[in-house]
This record gives sequence, C-alpha cells and structure tokens, in this order.
Amino acid sequence: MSQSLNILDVSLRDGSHSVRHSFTVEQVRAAAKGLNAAGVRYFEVTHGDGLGGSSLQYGLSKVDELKLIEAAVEEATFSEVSVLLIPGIGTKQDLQAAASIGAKMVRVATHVTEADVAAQHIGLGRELGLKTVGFLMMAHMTPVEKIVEQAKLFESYGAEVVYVTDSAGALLPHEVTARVAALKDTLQCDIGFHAHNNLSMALANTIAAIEAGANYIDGSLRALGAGAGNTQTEVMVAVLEKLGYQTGIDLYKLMDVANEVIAPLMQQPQEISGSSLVLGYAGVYSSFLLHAQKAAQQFGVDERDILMELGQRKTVGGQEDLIYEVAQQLVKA
Ligand SMILES: CC[C@H](O)CC(=O)C(=O)O
Ligand SMILES: [Mn+2]
Repeated sequence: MSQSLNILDVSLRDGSHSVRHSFTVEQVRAAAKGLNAAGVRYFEVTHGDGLGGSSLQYGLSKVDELKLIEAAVEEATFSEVSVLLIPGIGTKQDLQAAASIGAKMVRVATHVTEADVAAQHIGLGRELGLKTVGFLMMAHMTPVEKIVEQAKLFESYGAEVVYVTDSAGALLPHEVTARVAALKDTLQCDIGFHAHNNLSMALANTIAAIEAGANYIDGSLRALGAGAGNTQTEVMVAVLEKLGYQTGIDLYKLMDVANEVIAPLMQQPQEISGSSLVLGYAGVYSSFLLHAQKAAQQFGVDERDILMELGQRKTVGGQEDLIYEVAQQLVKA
C-alpha cells in the first residue's frame, strides 16, 4: 500500500482545552520545533475553541493566541500552521490577522447541521490563499444523508477538505465508515477525520476512516486534547507505518517531542475516567468535561449526572452556560 496521508497534529489547539488554555510562547515554540523536525506536515495552534475563543464563556487564554501562532510560524520551516475558526466565536478579522502572521491553513468549524454559517469564512480563507477546510463537529448527532448534504455545502463554498469530526468521541467504527464512505462517494474534495478517545475508539475509528477514504487525519501527542483526548499521534504514526501507509514522519523525533515537550506540560493524564467515558456514552462535546467538573464541584453534584443530562438535552458547542444551569437543577431535584 503506498497511499500517502496528511497528518495534522492538534496538540497545540485541542490540547489547549486540556491545559485550560494556559500554553506559553516557550511551550508552543518547543512543540512546534519538534513537530517541524519530525516532518509533520500540518499542526494547529489556536485557543481550544478557535480564533477569538479566549473569553469567560470558553476560558481565558494565558497568552494571546496570535503570539502563540507567531512563535509556531517562526519554527515551522517545513510544517504549515493551521488555525481553527468557529464562525460566531472568531471573526473574519481574526482570520485576516492569523493569515498576516503566517498561518497557512484554516479549518472552519460548525455544528454538523449548520454548515451554512461558514460560507463567508470559507470564501475568505480561499481569498487569502489558505488551505481551506470545513470541519463538521458532533458528527454522531445526525444521519449520514444529513452529513452529506452539509458537506456538499462546505464544498460549494470552496472547502478543499471536509472533516467528519467526532467531537464527543461517541462514534463506533462502522458509523465512521458509513459517514466517510458516503462523503467519499459524493464529494470531489478530500475527506478528513478527527477523533476523541472517550470510548477508547479513537485509533480504531481513525483506521476505519482511512480505509473508507479519508486522507487528512488528526491526532495529538500523548493524546493531549479535550475529554479523554484525541487519537495519539505518535501511536497512530507507528500503526500506520505497520499497515503500510506513508506518513513521511520520523517516529523517533515525534516520540521525542511527545515525551520531552508535551508530557511535562500536561495538567492531568489523558485517561478514560468515569466522566470522559460518559462524554462518549452520552454523546456530549468533549470540551464540556472540565466545565462540568467545575460545576459539579461548585454545586456538589455528580459530574456524570450533569453530562448524562446534557446528552439527553442534545446540547451543542456554544451552550457551555447550560452546564451550570443543569448542575443547579440537579441540586433542586
Ligand atoms: C470547541 C471546538 C472543538 O474543540 C473543536 C474540536 O476539536 C471538536 O469538535 O472535536
Ligand atoms: Mn476535538
């Protein structure tokens, strides 16, 4: 098999959730240098919730994300730096600013049924000459036909890659296969896949996505990411090499940056705890985990009950305030 894959590391963006948006310039510079040396084609640097995410609602960044992006770009002599943009959180001005300091890719992320809010941002990404990607979040929440419809919208706006994003880590391999295969059958553009490991399915789901035709694949070093984290990039690269895929990545150098730069900055292990498991089981946004833990402590309730209720209510990104409302209601119940 000689299929070559585009690996995109999200440690410095999805990992931002896990470290409560506390990345420093030195940490980002060291990780970027290591990813670049290992030959990782793309890596993403932004607040966990994308450009403009630093806020009371989503968590304040310790360091302005533009400073972090700038440091990453300086180290990226081979790699290209991606930024995430959720319309409504980030603006077109934020994207222009990121492009002006050297970002080369934008991933415009929407809820899986709301691709239509991304037309302007995808258009701007293309105008700015960025590699422009559509990122359909919470892909477990809707049937295959709806994802196809939404992905077609992204493609019609100019997206060069469309991602199936398992934000809640709730999908099982056959469900990933169905989604990716349907997009592969219908779209002309490339297909990507982004996993979370809440049900311990991230690597299995990633392989299912690749076998169904995805060629842009996300991972994070030491799995640093929201919830139980993402597909672990260094493990994924080793497995893909064994399966005969070409990643162009130097495994030892990748392991070095995972062990020497990422491991020391982690604030908690990326494990499948009672509550990250519930994220996948109930289908809740992975980035809700730390907010739910805080609310559980504040109101003296079980964080698993909060997450189960959020799953029942089919909450989506942007509804972080509901986490506290649910916790408060559980106290009264
Ligand atoms: C809040 C944005 C989110 O973290 C994007 C992402 O990585 C996902 O939906 O999994
Ligand atoms: Mn994610």
